[in-house]
Amino acid sequence: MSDEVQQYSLEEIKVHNTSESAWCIYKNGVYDITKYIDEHPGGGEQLLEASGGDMTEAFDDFGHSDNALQILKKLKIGELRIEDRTTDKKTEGNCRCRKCCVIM
Ligand code: HEM
Repeated sequence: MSDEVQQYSLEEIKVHNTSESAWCIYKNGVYDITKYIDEHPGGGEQLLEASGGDMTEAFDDFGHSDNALQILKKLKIGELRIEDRTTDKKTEGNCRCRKCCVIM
């Protein structure tokens, strides 16, 4: 069995932008937030708007609590594939990206 983290492309993530299936990217991690839409204290609309894309800024700009981050972490399904990552966003913990993690 492989313990490699599932990698998703931006194209794959983009189509998951409805209440039937809502995925989002947070710091290069990919999250299936479908089940959380109805539970979000800030409303489902906010989540739906951010789904299908990167919601790192929207999430951080609000200044969510550690609890919110814990909820998010539990919804993780994989990571954005390395080719689609941008330089300024590191995944939490173990980023293996060659763009943002300069190998000295
Ligand atoms: C899946 C991702 C998200 C999770 C797990 C999440 C979780 C939470 C939680 C637990 C709270 C309660 C306060 C706190 O603990 O910080 C909250 C409040 C809030 N969130 Fe999120 N959030 C997410 C994404 C977003 C996004 C993308 C936005 C949009 C811009 C947003 C906007 C807000 C707002 C405005 C509140 C305040 C609601 C109020 O107190 O009236 N959230 N969120």
